[in-house]
Formats: sequence, structure tokens, C-alpha cells
Amino acid sequence: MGEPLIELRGVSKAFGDRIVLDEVDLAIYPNEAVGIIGPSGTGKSTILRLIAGLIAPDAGEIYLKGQRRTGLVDEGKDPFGVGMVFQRAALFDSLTVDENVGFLLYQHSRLPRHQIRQQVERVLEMVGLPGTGDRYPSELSGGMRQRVSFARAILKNPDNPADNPELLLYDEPTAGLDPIASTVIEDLIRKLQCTEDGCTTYAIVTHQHSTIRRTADRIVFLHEGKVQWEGRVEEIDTTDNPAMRQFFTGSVDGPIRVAG
Ligand SMILES: Nc1ncnc2c1ncn2[C@@H]1O[C@H](COP(=O)(O)OP(=O)(O)OP(=O)(O)O)[C@@H](O)[C@H]1O
Repeated sequence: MGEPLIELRGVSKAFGDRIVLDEVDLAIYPNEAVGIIGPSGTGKSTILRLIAGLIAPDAGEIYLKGQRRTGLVDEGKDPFGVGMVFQRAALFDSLTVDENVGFLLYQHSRLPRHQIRQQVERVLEMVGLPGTGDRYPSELSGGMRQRVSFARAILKNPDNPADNPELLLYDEPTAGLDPIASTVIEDLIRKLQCTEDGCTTYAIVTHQHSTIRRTADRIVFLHEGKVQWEGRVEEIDTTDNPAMRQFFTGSVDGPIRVAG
């Protein structure tokens, strides 16, 4: 499989006295679609934030293309960009779609406005929202807002190619959407995986069964701070791992303790 695009080696993370991740090893290879799943509160979003370089591990190492990361993403030393799509879009309501999607370029690049606008229109077309740049998030449906956040995550900076996203992280992108809007988002995630610009690697955190099955090729199942199971999506129904079986059947009986 060659060298991983990103690799976590023995990564641990605690918040206060709660150990969320306990010596986790995880490798994501170029062009892979990896689903990170597991019960609530098990550290899935924390893994995404570690991969994105938004937080640092307490112990262990993170490698990007074989290069050990020493700081956080804002120190600008990572060899490639990571685009992140947060749960429920996380757009600025007071900004237009164009200003939301192009936010970082408007704030931090020296590109002229009309060029940023062109870049933004291009990614809005890629997510199926051409001509919506002057609208406000409140004028869009939940699914459309989520697609705007995809456009923001894939926008490239022609001024600084080292910043361009080679890895996309989706944190519950279909949460709160109806089944049809979810299908639109799942199809879009697959469509964006390979475009005329090349293929992108992604990791997706989701609880929705359809999203797990339709957007992931490989599954990483987290529970109690550890990777409990890894396998192909086709193996979900045949595994005899008790935690996986409980998770997918939704049973209250099994190794996963029911909260509350
Ligand atoms: N910044 C933080 N400060 C304190 N505790 C945190 C912080 N971030 C996460 N946690 C705690 O770490 C645990 C794991 O959180 P995380 O969001 O990674 O879980 P998750 O698996 O994504 O959960 P869910 O499926 O419910 O979204 C939770 O108990 C959460 O309360």
C-alpha cells in the first residue's frame, strides 16, 4: 500500500482524568475512504481533530507522508492541507455563501477578489450549487448548507499549493438530514473523492448506517479508547466481533455499556 498519508502511532489523549484515546495506532493510505465509527463519546471527533492538527496528542506521534508533525496546523509546517467538514455545516450566518466558502482566501491570501470569486464559483459548481454565492446560509436547506461547507473544505489556494487539501475529514456530515438529503451528501462525498484534479483521501465519522456503508471502503471501530476492529465495509455483516455486532444491531446487550 506504500507510505501512509497520515499515521497515528501510539496516540493517547485525555481530557481531565478521562482517557479518551489510549495508544491508538491508525494509518490512512492515499486515496482511501476510511470510516471511523463507534459508540458516542468514544473519541471519534477527537481523532479527527488530532489528524487535522487542531489539538496535540498527550503521547504518541503523528506522521504526515512519513514526516513527524511537531506542532499544530497553524504553525504552517504540514506538507499538505487537510480540509474539514464539521457537523451541521458551521457557516457564518452573517456572511454570504461566497464569503463563507472563500473565507480563508479573502482573509489570508493576496489574490484579487474577482479571482477568489471565480475559485469559489468553481467549487460551488462541483457541489451542485452554481450561482448561489450571493445567498445567505439562512436561505438554504440543511443539505445545501452542508454542501456549502464541502465547497469550503475543497477550495484550493493557487497562491500556496502546499496548503491544498489532500485529505478531507468529514465529521457526521449527514447528521440531522432526512434520508434523501443524506443520499445526496453521500453521493457527493463519493463524487468528490475523484475529480478531474485527481483523487482525495478521506476519513469520515458517522453514526448513520447508510453513510457508513455508502461512503467508507475500510472501517475502523473505536471503543473504550482503542481500535477494537478494522476491516472492509463488506465484512460488517459477517464479523463475529461482539462490540461490532452490538453496534450494528443496536442491541442493549453486549460489551458496549448503555449510558444513562
Ligand atoms: N475539549 C474538550 N474538553 C473536555 N472534554 C472533551 C473535549 N473534547 C472532547 N471531550 C470529551 O471526550 C470524549 C470524546 O469526545 P468525542 O467528541 O471525540 O467523541 P465522539 O466519539 O466523536 O462522540 P459522538 O459520537 O457523541 O460525537 C467525550 O466524553 C467528550 O465529552
